[in-house]
Amino acid sequence: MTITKKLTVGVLALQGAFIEHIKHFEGATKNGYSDFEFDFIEVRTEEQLDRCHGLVIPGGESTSISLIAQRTDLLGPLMHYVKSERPIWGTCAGLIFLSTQVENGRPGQQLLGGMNIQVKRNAFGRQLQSFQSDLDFSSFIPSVSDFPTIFIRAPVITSVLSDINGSENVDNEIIHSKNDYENKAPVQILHQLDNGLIVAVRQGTKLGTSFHPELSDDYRFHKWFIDEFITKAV
Ligand SMILES: NC(=O)CC[C@H](N)C(=O)O
Repeated sequence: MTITKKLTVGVLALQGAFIEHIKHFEGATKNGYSDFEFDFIEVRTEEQLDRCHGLVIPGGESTSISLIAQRTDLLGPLMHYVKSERPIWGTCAGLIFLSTQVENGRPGQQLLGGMNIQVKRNAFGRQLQSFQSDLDFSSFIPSVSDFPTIFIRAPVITSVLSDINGSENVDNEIIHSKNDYENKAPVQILHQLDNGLIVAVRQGTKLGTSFHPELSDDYRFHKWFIDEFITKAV
C-alpha cells in the first residue's frame, strides 16, 4: 500500500503574477506523482503561510509587494518563514524581495534577507525592458536546453555577499534587509547570460530567478522546483 503525503505550496498573492504560478504548478503535477498529493494555495494571511511546505514569491513590483506585506502585517511572518528553512522561490520582483541587499531600491523598501546576494532592480535599462530568449538550463535541470525565458523589467544578481555583517557593502544607495537571518548554505550560480549577467541562483532551500517561467507555456521549470525543492524537503 502506498501512503500519499499531502503537500501544500503557497504563492504569495499580495500583488503580481500569482495566478500564473498556481496554474503552472497544477499543470506540472497533474500526472506522475503517486507518493504525493499537492495543494497550491494563494497566501495572504499568516495562517495560510503557516500551512505551506514551500512558498513562491511572484513577479510584479517589489516595492508594492513590500508595502502591502507591511500594511497587512505579513512582513514579520514572512521574515520568520524565511528562517524556517522551508523552500522559497522568488521570481523577478520576488527575487528582489527575497534578497539581502538591493541597488536601485526605493527608500523604505523592505527585504526578506533570505539569500546572501545583492540584486539590482531594473537592470536591463529602458531599451531592453522586456525580452524573451531560449536558454539552456540543462546544467541544473536535466535535458532542459531550450527554455522559453521571459524577462520583464528584470533584476540581476550583482554580487554574492560572503559576509553580510561586514561593512564593505555599506552604502546609502543600497537597501539592506532588516531580517537577522543568515543563510549558511553556499550560493550557487545556476545561470549566467552570455554577457555574464547572473539571472538564477540557489542558496540551500532558496531559489531566485530574474525571469518568469510562469509566463511561458512550459511547465518544466515548475516541475523541477517541485522535485528538487518541495518533495526533497519533506
Ligand atoms: N517583472 C517584475 O517582477 C519586475 C520587477 C520590478 N522591476 C521591481 O522592481 O519590482
